[in-house]
Amino acid sequence: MDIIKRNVLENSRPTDAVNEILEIDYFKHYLALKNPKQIQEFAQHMKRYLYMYMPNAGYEVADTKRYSERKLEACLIATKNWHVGDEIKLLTGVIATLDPKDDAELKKGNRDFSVMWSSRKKCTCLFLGPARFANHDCNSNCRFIAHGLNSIIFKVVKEIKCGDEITVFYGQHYFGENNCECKCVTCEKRNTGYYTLSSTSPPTIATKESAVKTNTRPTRKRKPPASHEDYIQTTHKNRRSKCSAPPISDEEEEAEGRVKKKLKVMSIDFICNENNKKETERRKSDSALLGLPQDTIVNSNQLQKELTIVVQPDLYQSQGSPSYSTNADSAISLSPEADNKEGGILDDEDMDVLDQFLDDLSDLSSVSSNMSLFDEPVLKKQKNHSCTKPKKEKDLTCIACLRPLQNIPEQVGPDANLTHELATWTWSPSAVFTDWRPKRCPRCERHFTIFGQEWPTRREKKMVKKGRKSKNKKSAPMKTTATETAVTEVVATDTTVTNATVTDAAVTNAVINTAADLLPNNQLNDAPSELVTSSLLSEDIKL
Ligand SMILES: C[S@@+](CC[C@H](N)C(=O)[O-])C[C@H]1O[C@@H](n2cnc3c(N)ncnc32)[C@H](O)[C@@H]1O
Repeated sequence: MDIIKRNVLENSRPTDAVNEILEIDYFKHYLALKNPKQIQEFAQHMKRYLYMYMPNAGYEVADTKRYSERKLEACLIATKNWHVGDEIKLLTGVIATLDPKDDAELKKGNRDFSVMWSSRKKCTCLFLGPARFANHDCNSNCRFIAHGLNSIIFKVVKEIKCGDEITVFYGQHYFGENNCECKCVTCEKRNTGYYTLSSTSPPTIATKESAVKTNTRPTRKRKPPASHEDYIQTTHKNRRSKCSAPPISDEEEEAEGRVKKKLKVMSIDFICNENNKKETERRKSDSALLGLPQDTIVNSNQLQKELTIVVQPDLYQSQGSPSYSTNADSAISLSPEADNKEGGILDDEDMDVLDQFLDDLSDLSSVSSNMSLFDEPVLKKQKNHSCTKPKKEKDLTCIACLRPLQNIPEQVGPDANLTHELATWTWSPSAVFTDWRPKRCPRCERHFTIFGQEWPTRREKKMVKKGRKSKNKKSAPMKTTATETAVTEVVATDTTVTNATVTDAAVTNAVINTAADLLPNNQLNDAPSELVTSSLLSEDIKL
């Protein structure tokens, strides 16, 4: 974390961070047998993940219970206001093609990745990078747009407020016919998708019969529409029992499984020229594609402009963490530019275009909250907090986002025992012995640990060098310990981001190992230890 803090948070130089990280023995060892091209790809991909720590990234990877009752899933949350037409350039994804051998290998490994069928490339692909954590909304606030041959960034199509979930539109039938299983906020508001209500009046005999015939599922009682913010705070219980709807039956469970196993279609607009016709075409193509053999799905006109991918995210569901490796990197076609790179892993040229963007920190002015730890109101709150009797847990609110601090362990991760311990350690080692109460929700604690400022502020802070006074008198040193940092990072990556991609594994393993050293009782024994080699990606991002 120190490397990231120094290079990315403070100096906006992800390239320097990558170069430093690659000097760590762990990565040296991992890359020892890779060729220069592979090393460069690895470095580029690591950089994609480091962008999320940039002061002006404008988003974070967070967790949500919206999309699954059984486990936390990852989501993208805006940490500033975004406006229609903006491009979220530091939120990127990559399509990495897999050759049949790698494909078979992945299936064997049974891993959970965003696996897609690319109609343009006519092969299976992995969707990697932070962009893969974008969830679907039927009235999404963003669209994927192409950036080069394989890269994707986000274009804002609806105003996004700080704290909103960043969403995209996967396709008209991705979650079953007409997205009948979609759990997005829009469906919740509109009573569509998963939230479709059958008649609220008691069913007559006739309607009961017809329900049986048409295999209608039981009425779903709906709770008031909730924003992402509300959602992660309130869905600590099984949502059906919370809504006092009947518990999920075996048949329903099975039916849901069947729907999930159906081929899923995700359309990514590979649009260099956006227009309305495209949207219509895309939706048409989605419906036409359902159920068709994969290689019949391409319309040659569309091919020029759009990549339609069939996604089977359940194809490679993880079962434990089998250790294996693939040589998927060999299947990736590098851009000629990248092929021609010689010498060092990354050079300054790589960053020229990006630097221009990154140096423009005016973006920060649009961060909606300027609250910092050292701002008066927060200090006041903290004072009050420490000298008054702890309130009842239900009365406590997060000092950063003011959301209620309830059911904290359940907000952190799916494994109650592990995450409770992690949560405890993340917040305070003395918590076990005192009447200690958390000050922040896990998200804000994580943010504070990493950025040293209250969520969502990421003002740039320069390190105070020995013998030199800081120009910014207000800035103060980070107040977190190495243990806190490491543990928080593990919570963020391993537990929260449940479907971590292969490179996540490689990049975060270093952090996990550090954390394991620092944690008592080997709490992280279950952390994945293998490095998966299929993560290397094809294209440099030119921002
Ligand atoms: C590309 S991933 C998005 C990131 C994902 N939440 C994760 O943690 O990896 C797509 C998966 O997210 C979930 N998802 C996204 N949007 C959804 C929606 N509107 N309704 C239900 N599930 C959704 C589904 O499990 C889907 O297969």
